[in-house]
Amino acid sequence: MEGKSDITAMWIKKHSLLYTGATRHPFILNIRDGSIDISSFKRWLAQDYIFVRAFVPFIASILVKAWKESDVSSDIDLILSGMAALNDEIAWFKKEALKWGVALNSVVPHKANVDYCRFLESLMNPDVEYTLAITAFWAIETVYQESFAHCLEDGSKTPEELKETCQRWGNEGFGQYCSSLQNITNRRLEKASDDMFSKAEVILIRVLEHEVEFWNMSRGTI
Ligand SMILES: Cc1ncc(CN)c(N)n1
Repeated sequence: MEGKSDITAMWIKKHSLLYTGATRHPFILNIRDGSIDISSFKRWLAQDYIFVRAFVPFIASILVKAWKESDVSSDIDLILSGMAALNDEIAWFKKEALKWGVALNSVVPHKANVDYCRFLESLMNPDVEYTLAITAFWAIETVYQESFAHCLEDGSKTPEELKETCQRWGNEGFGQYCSSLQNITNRRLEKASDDMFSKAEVILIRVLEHEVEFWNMSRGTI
């Protein structure tokens, strides 16, 4: 529920054009309307596998930051559950790649992916505060949740063979996990200094921009 302390919801409204660009990208709309080009889907699959592998140390770095900086112990439990889910996710990518005939070991990372992974790496630095890293974490997961959930809504014509992919991030449990990440982010932002607050907003914008570029790359438009 949106309240005075729901800073993230306020930012989503403020940056709604960019947020919609990231969560209602043509790549997603084409899955939803059934017109997706399977070569785009395979490109996404291969590139996202590389991204997800880089996401593991990113989450590990947030776990360390939470351990050092958070005064709420349940933060660790949630981040750890995200880490465990990534273990399943990596196994799923391997299985899915086999199904689609995508050779994961010979994938060359695209520039958009390299740039996004570098951005993750910059946030892994021990000097980057927990509040900033968790803002990025929440935004990264939420873009996928909102995007893939849209492909499962009533009226969608998502091809049968892509429904499992959409379920992976579009399911209700993943939605609740994103809400929990959002609650942590809001809690941290409520107490943040003006400087930290501004930095966190910039991080949200950067995540949304990287996500748009990632979809563009998957579609083959860049
Ligand atoms: C690019 C991207 N963004 C987000 C996610 C969701 N973990 C992902 N797998 N890939």
